[in-house]
Order: sequence, then C-alpha cells, then structure tokens
Amino acid sequence: MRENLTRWFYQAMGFQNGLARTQRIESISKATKLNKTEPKEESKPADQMDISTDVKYISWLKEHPSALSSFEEMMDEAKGKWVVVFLDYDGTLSPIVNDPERAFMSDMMRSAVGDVAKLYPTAIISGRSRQKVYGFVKLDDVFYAGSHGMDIMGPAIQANCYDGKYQSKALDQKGNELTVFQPAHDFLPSIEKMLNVLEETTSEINGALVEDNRFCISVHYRHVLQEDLGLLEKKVQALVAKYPDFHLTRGKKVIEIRPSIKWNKGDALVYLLETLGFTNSSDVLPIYIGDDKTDEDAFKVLKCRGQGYPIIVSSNPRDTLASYSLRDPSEVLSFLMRLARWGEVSAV
Ligand SMILES: O=P(O)(O)OC[C@H]1O[C@H](O[C@H]2O[C@H](CO)[C@@H](O)[C@H](O)[C@H]2O)[C@H](O)[C@@H](O)[C@@H]1O
Repeated sequence: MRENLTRWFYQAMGFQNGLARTQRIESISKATKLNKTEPKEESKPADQMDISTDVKYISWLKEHPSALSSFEEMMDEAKGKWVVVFLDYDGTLSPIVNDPERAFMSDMMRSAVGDVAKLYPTAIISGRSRQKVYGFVKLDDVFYAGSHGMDIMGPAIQANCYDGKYQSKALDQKGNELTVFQPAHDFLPSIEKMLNVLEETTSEINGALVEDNRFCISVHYRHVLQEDLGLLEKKVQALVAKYPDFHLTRGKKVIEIRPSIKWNKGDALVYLLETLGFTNSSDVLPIYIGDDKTDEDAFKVLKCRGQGYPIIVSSNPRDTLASYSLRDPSEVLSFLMRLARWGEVSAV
C-alpha cells in the first residue's frame, strides 16, 4: 500500500529529477505520516444575528465544535496517520454569489489549497462539471471530481480497481498519468436532450438559469420571481417525468437533475481513498469540508467508517452528520492555512 502511495505521489507531483523526487517524497512522507512528536447569503453575518439565533448557534456549536478552536485536539488524533483532504467548491472554497459563473476563489484560498496539496493528497468534489471546477481552481496537484462525484480524475489505477468499467486513462497538465472514472457515462445522450429542452422551456421564465454540469444539470432559480417559481418547478418536474432514470435533488436556490445511479459524493470519497491505496486502511485520516446537502453523503461515509473529520461550513444551526464546523469560506481558509503549517512543522 505504501508503495502504491509513494508511486502515486511520485507521478502526481511530476518530479523532474531523482534527487528532488527523493527529497520530496521524504518530506511528504514525514508530513503526512506524522512523526510521533460577496458573503454567503444563506447565513447571516455575525453582527446581524438576533439573540435567539445566537443562542441556538452557540448550543449547536457544542455538538459541532469549531474546527479552528478544536484544531490542536483534532491534529493530536492525526499523529501517525495519513491525512487525506477532500474539499467541496461552492460555499466552501468560494463564497455563495448571485452569478454561478462568477464564483471565483481568492488567490489566498488558491495558495492555501495548493500548500495543503503539496503535503497531503487533496481532492475537490463538486456538483459542477469537473472542467468548470478546474477552471476556477487552476491547481494541478489536486484531484477533481465533478458532477457530484460522477466524473473523477483520480490516481492512475494500479490494480483492477472497479473492474476497469467506465474508466479511461488521461494525462494531467504535467503529463502525469491519471484515471478518469465516469460511472454515469451511459446517461450522456439523455442529459444532452434534457438540456436542449430545458434551455428552450425555461427561457420564458425571467431569471431562470440552466447550468450544464456534464453528468447532471442545475436549474438555478436565485433570480426568479416568487410568483414564477411554481411554473419553473412544474416544467422541470414534467421533463424529468419523461426520463424515469433521473431524479431531482435540491441545493441552494437550485434544482438538480441527476441520473439515478447509486453514486454520490460519499462514493467518490471512497473511490479516491481506494485508488490512493487506502482500502480498509485504519491509519488514514480523511478530512472532508463542505457546506451543502450533497456533502452530507460524504459526512455519512466518514461517520460509518468511524474515521476522519467531517466538517460542515455553516454559520447557522443545521441538521448535519458533520462532527465539526467552520462558519464560512474565510474560516475554511484559516483552517487550511493551519493544516499546511502543521504539516510543514511536523516534517521538520
Ligand atoms: O458541490 P458544490 O461545489 O458546492 O456545487 C453545488 C452547486 O454550486 C453552484 O451553485 C451554488 O453556488 C452558486 C455560486 O455561488 C450560487 O449562485 C447558486 O445559487 C448555488 O446553488 C453551482 O452553480 C451548481 O451547479 C452546483 O451544483
């Protein structure tokens, strides 16, 4: 397993010469295997919270403590384990904004994610298309899973993992070999047809926006008038009724059309852990940070495995399976910076 992991780092980090490669692997090994030593509008800013909200939030925090306040204690548990980091995109690495095309992440966030990815295997798992997330993040040493995990560009697979089904080889920007896994591939023709219909039928509803997420479709209603919401919903429902292999899910002011396969962000997390060489491994510590309902699938996996840290991004009390919380992307940034710093210090 260690060999696989080392081989993965060797390839994924794109080292150019033997010396740099050896030094790099040593420092990553040390760091990973620790030595024993436009604001999010769903959440009110702290200064606008009323007292009752505040009291509820404080009591919720007791059950889902801040990952910043609990950082030392969390990292004590991580000693001697292999840390792997999973990040959602919208609402986690970038704030929720009105225009989905402009959900940019800050340079500081990019740099923090980049620093983390130098130390620990890191993947971004998003509802967006993989290409679009890459376009926002623009980091090469990170794995990307788009379409809620239905389009994964992950480690090159050594063994006959997942029977080779729905898998193809790919190269990253640096020419490293990776494996693309697309378990919803057979649904593409239907998705294309649905997209065409939706673009036409929703065009008469002001503010409705259809986003092609490749293996799923988002219908945004953030800018739709209250009185038009019912009509939009009806149109989406009517279309999906004609495609029994699809179903609807909900996100933040968005209806999502997804193929009905048993595959979600939680399955993507397991797939990535396995392809990284951590099948049934007890000394891995996955950290998953996300803000949306779809991230709960990944939280559930970590809870069931009794492994790692599911962290929810929310400044409101919410039903969640997460063990820890961060208020907003700015706290995510602080957490990632601390994680990178902790890994660097541990490597010395
Ligand atoms: O899994 P994620 O990376 O969190 O993606 C979930 C959805 O995120 C995007 O929509 C959300 O963010 C937009 C930009 O801040 C916001 O305008 C929208 O209202 C939110 O729902 C993305 O556009 C969707 O396609 C993703 O499914």
